[in-house]
Amino acid sequence: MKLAVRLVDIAARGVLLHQQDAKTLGVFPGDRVVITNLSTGFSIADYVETTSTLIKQGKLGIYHQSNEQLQVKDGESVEVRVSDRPVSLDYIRKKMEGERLSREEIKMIVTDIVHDNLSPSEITAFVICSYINNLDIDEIESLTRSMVETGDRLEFHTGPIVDKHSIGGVPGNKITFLVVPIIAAAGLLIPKTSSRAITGAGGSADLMEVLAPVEFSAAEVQQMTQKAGGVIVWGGATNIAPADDKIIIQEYPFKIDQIGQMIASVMAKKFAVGADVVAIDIPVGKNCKVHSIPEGRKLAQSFIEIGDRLGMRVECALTYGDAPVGRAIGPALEVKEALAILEGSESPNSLIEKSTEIAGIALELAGKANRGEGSALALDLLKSGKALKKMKDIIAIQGGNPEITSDLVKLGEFFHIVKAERDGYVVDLNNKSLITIARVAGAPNDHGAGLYIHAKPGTRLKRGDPIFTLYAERKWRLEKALETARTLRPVIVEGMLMDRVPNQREWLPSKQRNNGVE
Ligand SMILES: O=P(O)(O)OC[C@H]1O[C@H](OP(=O)(O)O)[C@H](O)[C@@H]1O
Ligand SMILES: O=c1cc[nH]c(=O)[nH]1
Repeated sequence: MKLAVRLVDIAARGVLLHQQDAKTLGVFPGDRVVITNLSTGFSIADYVETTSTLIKQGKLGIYHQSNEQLQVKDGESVEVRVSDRPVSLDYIRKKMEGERLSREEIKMIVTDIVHDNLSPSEITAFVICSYINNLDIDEIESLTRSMVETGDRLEFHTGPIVDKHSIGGVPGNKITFLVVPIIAAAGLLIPKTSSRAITGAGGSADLMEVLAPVEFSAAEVQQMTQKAGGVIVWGGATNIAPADDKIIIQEYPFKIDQIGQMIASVMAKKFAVGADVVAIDIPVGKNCKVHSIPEGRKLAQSFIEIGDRLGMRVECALTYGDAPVGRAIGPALEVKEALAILEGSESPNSLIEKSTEIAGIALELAGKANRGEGSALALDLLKSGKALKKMKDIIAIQGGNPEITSDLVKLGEFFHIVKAERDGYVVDLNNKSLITIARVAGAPNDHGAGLYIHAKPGTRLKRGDPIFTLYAERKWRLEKALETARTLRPVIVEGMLMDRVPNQREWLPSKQRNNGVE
């Protein structure tokens, strides 16, 4: 069937058919058609949406990303025919039924994800069935290798190449902003690619965007790393393991991070940048992705096993995850806190200690320090100001302003201080609730949104003392986040009296109730 093109300015893939034309072709929403540019002979396959109002009969709406490949003009004629459905849908279905997938089947799914042959809902189906039925270690290896093989790779001619990664899940985990410059200050190369937030209120890529651009090609990442010693870039823009971000986007709304996919996501990024040694941070806590030490050890063994199979030396650290790392949650707040430490601030200690421990493991793996001496070297590189200098080099090479200081980082202009309603101690912080509140306030997309915790567990508070300050870039978001905070009550302050249950019933003195008879 020949149809006239109408370009539709929607930044996605897909085509829009009038319902009558869809009926004539015999396709339903979600089916695929092959569209051929009659001038060039070039064809693409795309999935169909139908309408009875937006497109007239005889026309074909083509979305922006599809036309980036097809290159047709408004009004031009194209040939449209029914296409076969991708065979990878059968493999996704196989996983839904709890079966194991082979290397070839996983490669086909990943290839179709990378080439946009699967719709977002089909990728979601793959994520969810892997979440429910799990991936075994061979499937994880296949997924990791397929993610690497379908993208670009870096090849350094010096070594060792060092990398670190956190599995995330704990709010305020801005350690990348200390670990990367510390490693680079030790004279090592660390081409760090990060994802955006998955379950949290700010991934490292979101945070780095406060300081500098994060979208680069693989070749640029390699050149910048060679010059500055390190980078902190968004993996989703590099074509390094390009399937990764397409999968992560489908996880974000559900706040899930399927374990097998997570291992593949992390290890594919490490393998593709040519890492020789890798330190992995596994936060453990009741509201984290990993809830117990035994569970953390099991996950660590899987990371180590995949590292062995791919030729990378991996060590994992199980880290305290019951409370946020440091006090700041949300991109600008976290960057401000990390920069202050690079500039010489001695608090918050949780952030300094965690960062130097993880950097220490990497320095030991890379042979820069003896076993057990890495964290002291890392602390030295931090205190000497060498890590700050490296961070400035990294900001500059990525096109940011290296003169930025922690004082100059701009926070959301609307803020509200949440205060203690009673005297007592902070006995608990709920990580998940803190993340939800920061997201409602606008994080991670509004960089200035988030929250700053004044009182961490164990702090004694008097009525009226600040517990946390909530920041937003838009007033309505601040109000919505406050409402959420009132419902979720993310910080529990208790004294000896844990609660008082009021008697709501109407009260009369006993004399009146009994008609004057006592
Ligand atoms: O907490 P959530 O959002 O689930 O985890 C996502 C974050 O964790 C990792 O951190 P890094 O790259 O090691 O700094 C990811 O790359 C991402 O930035
Ligand atoms: O990079 C990351 C980090 C955590 N989980 C993932 O899936 N990828």
